[in-house]
Amino acid sequence: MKILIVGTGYVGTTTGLIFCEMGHQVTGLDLDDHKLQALKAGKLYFYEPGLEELLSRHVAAKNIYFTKNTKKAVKENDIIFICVGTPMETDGSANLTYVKNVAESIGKYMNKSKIIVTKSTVPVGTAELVEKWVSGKQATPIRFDVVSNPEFLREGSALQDALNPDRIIIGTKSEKARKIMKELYKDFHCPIVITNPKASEMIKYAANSFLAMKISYINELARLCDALNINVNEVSKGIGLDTRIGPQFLRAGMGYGGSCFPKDVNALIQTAKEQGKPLSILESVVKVNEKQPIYIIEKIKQALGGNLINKKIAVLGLSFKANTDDTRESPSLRLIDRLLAEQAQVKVHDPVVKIAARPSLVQLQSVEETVAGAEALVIGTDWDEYKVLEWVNLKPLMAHPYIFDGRNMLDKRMVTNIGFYYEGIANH
Ligand SMILES: NC(=O)c1ccc[n+]([C@@H]2O[C@H](COP(=O)([O-])OP(=O)(O)OC[C@H]3O[C@@H](n4cnc5c(N)ncnc54)[C@H](O)[C@@H]3O)[C@@H](O)[C@H]2O)c1
Ligand SMILES: O=c1ccn([C@@H]2O[C@H](COP(=O)(O)OP(=O)(O)O[C@H]3O[C@H](CO)[C@@H](O)[C@H](O)[C@H]3O)[C@@H](O)[C@H]2O)c(=O)[nH]1
Repeated sequence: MKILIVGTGYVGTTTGLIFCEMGHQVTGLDLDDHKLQALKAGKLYFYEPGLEELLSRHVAAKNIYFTKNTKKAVKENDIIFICVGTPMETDGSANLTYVKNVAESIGKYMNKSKIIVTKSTVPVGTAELVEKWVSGKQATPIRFDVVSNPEFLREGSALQDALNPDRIIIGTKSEKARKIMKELYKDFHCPIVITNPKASEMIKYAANSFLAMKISYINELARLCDALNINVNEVSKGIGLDTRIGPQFLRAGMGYGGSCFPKDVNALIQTAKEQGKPLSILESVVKVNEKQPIYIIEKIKQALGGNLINKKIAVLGLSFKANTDDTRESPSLRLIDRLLAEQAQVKVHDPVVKIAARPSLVQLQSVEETVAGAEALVIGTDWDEYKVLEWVNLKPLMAHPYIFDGRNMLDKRMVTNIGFYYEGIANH
């Protein structure tokens, strides 16, 4: 099948390459010249393990080509996947401008029947809007079918997630589209849930919100565990072994970040408000999450005598989680903003992310330079390489051997044996 992917970001690029692997011919459409230039050369412009190898292979084999020619791309392809961003508005709702632009272009340039699939995360009712936007731009009516097919991949493991999904959700009212979508996904060994577009759209938000809820639950519980001198990791393990609860997304830390959970939880809250059915549980999930990076700041302040004025703090990790260069809604960046607001002098390190220097903020190449002279060190992102640092060599470089582990990732016994003062999130 000839597939068009509109929006070659994290989701679009991964999805396109997965379809190449399944033997389809793929076109990647984007409007960003810088991204297109890299992709055409078989180079990934973002950090995602394993993906570049696939990209260079399929570009070389001409299984995928990239373009910014919307008209030609729409005309030439039968199935169109919308993978553009749906960022958060100031009121928390999802901004559908990019989806609308794409839908209108499809309507304008459509020359024959198409299947239009929304992979972007969009609020309940968007499939109906897409239908309206497409038909509103058609010069003469041409049949098309709309499908909601949300994506569940995670950054950092996008390839593995997209190749081995837990399930595939297909929401459509069209029998023809249903058949084509099932054919498209025939080589995937997972349950395929066929439903209507609204339920499909809700499944995506409900899944992300549920996972965010698990994280806020364990983070708030961690604060109580701290007060009671209990190791929250043991609690996570103990409850996670109950198959009704499950072990995943129970790692206490600095709160959830990224381009999805914060915006998607807020968008669902907004949908619920519009319906007059507020989701008070999710409103609490957001509140707990907002406080979590500040929680560790309070610990640092306490250890350093009550304030952070001119205190030298080293922060290891900038991305919202390990194995990605994405810093959208990164808890580590929120922590850094707060440290700067409290007038600390901050030095930072990250294996892949580069940020611009600001007054009192400098990024260093090595961990050694970053921690030199620091009065406290904070683990902001759970990069594996921080786990295996030679802590014994880092300690003499620091002014105070204080570690604040925002990700509960270090072996507490090991670092305290070396002589560090260690505090995690209820990591007793
Ligand atoms: N990032 C993830 O892990 C993830 C996972 C599942 C779902 N999602 C959802 O998927 C969607 C895309 O997310 P992303 O992280 O890949 O976004 P992204 O910002 O990385 O990529 C979106 C791309 O769309 C392009 N674009 C915008 N308007 C366009 C147009 N009119 N024509 C062609 N290209 C256009 C942009 O230039 C950009 O390259 C969002 O709705 C997101 O919530 C993201
Ligand atoms: O036990 C945990 C698990 C995760 N996190 C944090 O939660 C955030 C999100 O992590 P993760 O879900 O691994 O990353 P994303 O790439 O944002 O993926 C989520 O968002 C995507 C976009 O919608 C979905 O497709 C995925 O299924 C969903 O997991 C990160 O800040 C993590 O550090 C924790 O604090 N504790």
